[in-house]
Amino acid sequence: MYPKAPNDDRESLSTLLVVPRSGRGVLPRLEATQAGRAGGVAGCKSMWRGLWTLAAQAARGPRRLCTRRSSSALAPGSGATIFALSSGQGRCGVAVIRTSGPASGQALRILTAPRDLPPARHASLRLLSDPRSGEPLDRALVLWFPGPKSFTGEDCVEFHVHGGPAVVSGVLQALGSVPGLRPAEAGEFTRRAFAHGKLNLTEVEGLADLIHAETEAQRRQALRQLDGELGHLCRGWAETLTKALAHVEAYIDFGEDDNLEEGVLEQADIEVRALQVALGAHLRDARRGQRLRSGAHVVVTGPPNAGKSSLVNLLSRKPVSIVSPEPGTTRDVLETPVDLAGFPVLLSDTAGLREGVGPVEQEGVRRARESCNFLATVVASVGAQSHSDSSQRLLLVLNKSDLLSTEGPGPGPDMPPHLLLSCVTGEGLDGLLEALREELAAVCGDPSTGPPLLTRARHQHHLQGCLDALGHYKQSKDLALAAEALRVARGHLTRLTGGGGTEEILDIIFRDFCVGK
Ligand SMILES: Nc1nc2c(ncn2[C@@H]2O[C@H](COP(=O)(O)OP(=O)(O)OP(=O)(O)O)[C@@H](O)[C@H]2O)c(=O)[nH]1
Repeated sequence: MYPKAPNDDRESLSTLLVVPRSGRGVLPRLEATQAGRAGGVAGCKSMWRGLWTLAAQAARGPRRLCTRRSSSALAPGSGATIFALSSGQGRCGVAVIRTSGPASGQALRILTAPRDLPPARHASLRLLSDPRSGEPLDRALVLWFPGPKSFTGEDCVEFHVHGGPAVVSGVLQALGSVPGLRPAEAGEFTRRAFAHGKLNLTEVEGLADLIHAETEAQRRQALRQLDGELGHLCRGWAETLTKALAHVEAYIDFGEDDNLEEGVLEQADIEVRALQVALGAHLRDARRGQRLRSGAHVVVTGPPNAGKSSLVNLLSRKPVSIVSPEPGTTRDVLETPVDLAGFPVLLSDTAGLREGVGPVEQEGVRRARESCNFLATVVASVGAQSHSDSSQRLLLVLNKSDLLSTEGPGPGPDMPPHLLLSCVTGEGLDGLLEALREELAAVCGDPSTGPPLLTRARHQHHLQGCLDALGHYKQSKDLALAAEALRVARGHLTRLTGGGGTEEILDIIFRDFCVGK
């Protein structure tokens, strides 16, 4: 599994092994039939086209409209107007305090009395005072966002105040004294935005990821999801399914009628087949999006004294591990989170892989090997079918290249592909970083290009559910069962973007947010 250590005649090079690891149908059959019969045109082509359009419109649903999804999508006590500090805690130049809800305008008037509401979406300089004592609190910029054209879809106000703790707490207390206002709970602003149709669920997840993004690649991926790429894709697929369902429903209702357009079932089959291919391609992304969210794992392993700890310190730009000329210094797996070329990485230093040592070091070596085995398994799942060496993402690094000229010859021709490095002079570090970047991009995916990645197990679950249902559709001999399979498939896509029946997961998702977002 591991490349051999250099031969004796090339002893001056140390060997390091760097391992990156890494609802029911919208087209109501009964209504369709009734609509046709009521018009007295059952089976005619024009009526069929009308139904088809109806179904497509119904499936498309409202987009970016201030449409309440369901009361349970909102947190308890959601009728209240909420307020919170939306910028970070602590002393800062400017702090942003937000309100959302029907009493927002009233709160703004009370704190800036006796002024009227400022023009919508324009920054205005106002003196804020405590309504109870009339004491001035700050001279602040205020922004008035009447709903539905606001982040939450409700009336909102933003107070851009000076970021001193006394100012912030004074304004928060003043808002708390306004009737109908209460402090917001974690994620409540975003939850209201979701409930009012301002964001779909994948966009909410993208927003949460953006707030938590620590590296460039994570930020890019989150921004794409917040921009709605995945949601858009799912809506397109759901529309395809609605069309296919409309074809099958029409055949069930009017199949005996000579006037029905020919080949409707064949058309549905073609659409389903194309969708199966598209879904399959997305599901084969080897969880790259999820790995980018949670971070890849890079393990540095190799013989004792090779310079593993030196490399870990170099990559993490801090003294994580003890470096010493004595072999066997590192006796356990030491882990540190780092940003490697824009990718979030958990970097592990391991005990040197040597035999015939004491029990403590042996345990360290055992853990190092265990890490590597685990990595190999993860990496093997990235498109590779076997666990052979060639399927593993390994970078062979020969360290101490600065000693080459003085202490020995360079690597021989039988040495596998490798990189030369000197942790002392830094020579070869750029090449290693570039190689790591390529390996990590292969493991985590490149968020700047290609189709949007699936960033959560939930996405994977629903796409797989959709694909399974399409498989049932293909196998169904009975048309009614085939139609039901299409509805199930579409239900998965709907739930992925936050439609029907997702209330149970809302709490989990919104828990990721901080108060004020
Ligand atoms: N000349 C030279 N010495 C190096 C280089 N990298 C590390 N060393 C030295 O090699 C010795 C071992 O370095 P470590 O980083 O502790 O090696 P390790 O692989 O973590 O060692 P173990 O913990 O024993 O497994 C130290 O004296 C380092 O200063 C290098 O690139 N060039």
